[in-house]
Amino acid sequence: MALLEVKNLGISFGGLRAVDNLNMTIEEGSLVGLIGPNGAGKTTAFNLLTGVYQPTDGTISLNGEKIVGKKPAEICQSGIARTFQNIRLFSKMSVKDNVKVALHNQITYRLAESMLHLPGYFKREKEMDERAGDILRVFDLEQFSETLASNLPYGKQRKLEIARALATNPKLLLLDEPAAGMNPNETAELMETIELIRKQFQVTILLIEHDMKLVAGICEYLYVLNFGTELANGTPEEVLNDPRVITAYLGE
Ligand SMILES: Nc1ncnc2c1ncn2[C@@H]1O[C@H](COP(=O)(O)OP(=O)(O)OP(=O)(O)O)[C@@H](O)[C@H]1O
Repeated sequence: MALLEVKNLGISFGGLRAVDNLNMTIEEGSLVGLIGPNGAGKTTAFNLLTGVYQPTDGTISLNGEKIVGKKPAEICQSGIARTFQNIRLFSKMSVKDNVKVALHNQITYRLAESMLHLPGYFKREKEMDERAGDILRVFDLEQFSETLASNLPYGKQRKLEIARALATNPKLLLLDEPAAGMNPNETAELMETIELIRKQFQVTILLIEHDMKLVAGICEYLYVLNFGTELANGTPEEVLNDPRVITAYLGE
């Protein structure tokens, strides 16, 4: 069984068919790209997968469980985490606290325990501190633990966003244009980070990206959207040499 199965997925905004008849099968452990010209419906597809929008038609299954109709927080609990095209960090919180907020979502405190600061509370806080440290170490951000998120350089803020998404312990990680606004060095570093986290966290990754060097460099399989519909899918080599795909991009 595939980790994610999307069938005939569609959504209309008034008269606009932003996503139409999208089908995707994502195997566990894979690293897949979702590409296409501006306005093709990629971010809308992510919003459908994460419950931000409810589809007009179609089904989405995660590990065989239907997730259409669930709220974003429930879908996150089911195992899908995401990052956004525009960075959304808690800018006035430290790097470590940004990760701990996500970890808190995973742990249910007993109310009395946390309000009265009983021993169990401190034990769990300590565990979370350690876990946040572990995650930051993987991203080479540990030395910035106490830095305010807004004071991090741009490339590191992007990394922190991914770190925070991973702290929710997802099965599927959705990255919306992770290399946007990065310089070539930062992009190269990001590619290494993505490959590393896939191994270390055993997470399946679906990413939206316009940087074809990144897409061709790390994705194993690609889906191409154009005007909301699927234009092509296949290996990067197949897809990026497909005349229909080249024409769609040239038409931008
Ligand atoms: N909430 C909404 N209401 C109305 N139209 C919307 C809404 N969200 C997206 N759209 C429209 O749906 C289409 C697809 O947009 P979407 O942002 O998904 O494209 P995209 O492929 O992510 O583009 P880009 O690469 O530029 O980020 C666009 O025409 C957009 O204007």
